[in-house]
Amino acid sequence: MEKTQREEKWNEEEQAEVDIWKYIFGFTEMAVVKCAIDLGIADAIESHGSPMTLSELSSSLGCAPSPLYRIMRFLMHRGIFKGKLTSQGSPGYAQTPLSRRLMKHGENSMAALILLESSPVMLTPWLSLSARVLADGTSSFEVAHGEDIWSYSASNPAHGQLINEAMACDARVIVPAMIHGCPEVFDGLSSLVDVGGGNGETLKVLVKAFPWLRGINFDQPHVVSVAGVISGVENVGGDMFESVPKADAAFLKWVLHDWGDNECIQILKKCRQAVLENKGKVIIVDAVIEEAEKDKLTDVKLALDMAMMAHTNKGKERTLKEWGSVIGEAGFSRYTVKTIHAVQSVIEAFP
Ligand SMILES: C[S@@+](CC[C@H](N)C(=O)[O-])C[C@H]1O[C@@H](n2cnc3c(N)ncnc32)[C@H](O)[C@@H]1O
Repeated sequence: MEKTQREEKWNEEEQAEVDIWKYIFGFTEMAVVKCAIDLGIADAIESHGSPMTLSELSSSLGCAPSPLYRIMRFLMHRGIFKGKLTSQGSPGYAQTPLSRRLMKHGENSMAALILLESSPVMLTPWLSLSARVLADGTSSFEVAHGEDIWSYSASNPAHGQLINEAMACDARVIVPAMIHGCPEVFDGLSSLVDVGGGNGETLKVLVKAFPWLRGINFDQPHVVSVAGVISGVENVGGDMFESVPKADAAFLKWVLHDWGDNECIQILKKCRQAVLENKGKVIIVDAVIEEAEKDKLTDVKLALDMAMMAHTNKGKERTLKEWGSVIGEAGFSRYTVKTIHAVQSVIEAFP
């Protein structure tokens, strides 16, 4: 072996020796971040309004300084919080854009999504992923909980609420990104049905931005029965596999990725029947996996695909070619794709 080849092999070995620990303790990041949300660390620093010392933070949270110090050391090392001197010149903890996303409320909060994904109900199916791969078609979620995620949520309202809150926090981030990045998608629309709209947060943001828009929040009856009242939005319960309320356009955010191709085609056909033949369209907000070029969100999209494998029966993230295929099979004549500042892209499918 040439010297450079030997060196390269040695460097790879050395790197592997370090990298393997990422996987041994891969869960730690999620667990510590969940701990920070449960304790309300970001909320406490935010309401303090300036950097907090360890003793200020521990007395505000009602916990002992020593374990909190270790949690904060970990989170600072990951760049989630940062060190900053207080006005008295003592070492303190300060917020970063990332830690603000751990606040329980606030416009960029992603806490509800972290609390959903780190819940025991969502974590258990991950542990039988290999069985899911070996017996393709056997859902990890069903093996863990005896029914699919939507039936489980119907019979366990607390889990249903975790899902609705998680989806709402994503909506509060991604819908403004859409309004900013491609407002023309809503041009000429006077009514919009949000299919699988959850607790109606998406339409709440949309009707506020476009007050002339009449929103129909369509979801399973047990979901809309607990959705709040939103001015300009009507809650309608039903089954998207049977029929979808009529509107100028239908909106599907993070719905189709929960389903296999045949189910997507059925849902899209129902949406196609619901919208106007000449000026109607179906707006799909879901990830598009790039086949050639990778972007900075490719890792997230591939992780989301794994989550679909763990949590749904046949759901998956799709490449543009795969999207084209289900949209075409559902009878749409053409579609366009818009990239926005988010994990999801915006696909418009025209009858
Ligand atoms: C992943 S959530 C997405 C929620 C929302 N679109 C969002 O992204 O904020 C999927 C939604 O599909 C709804 N859903 C599942 N099966 C449905 C059905 N057969 N008919 C209508 N909605 C359904 C669920 O209740 C859930 O609210």
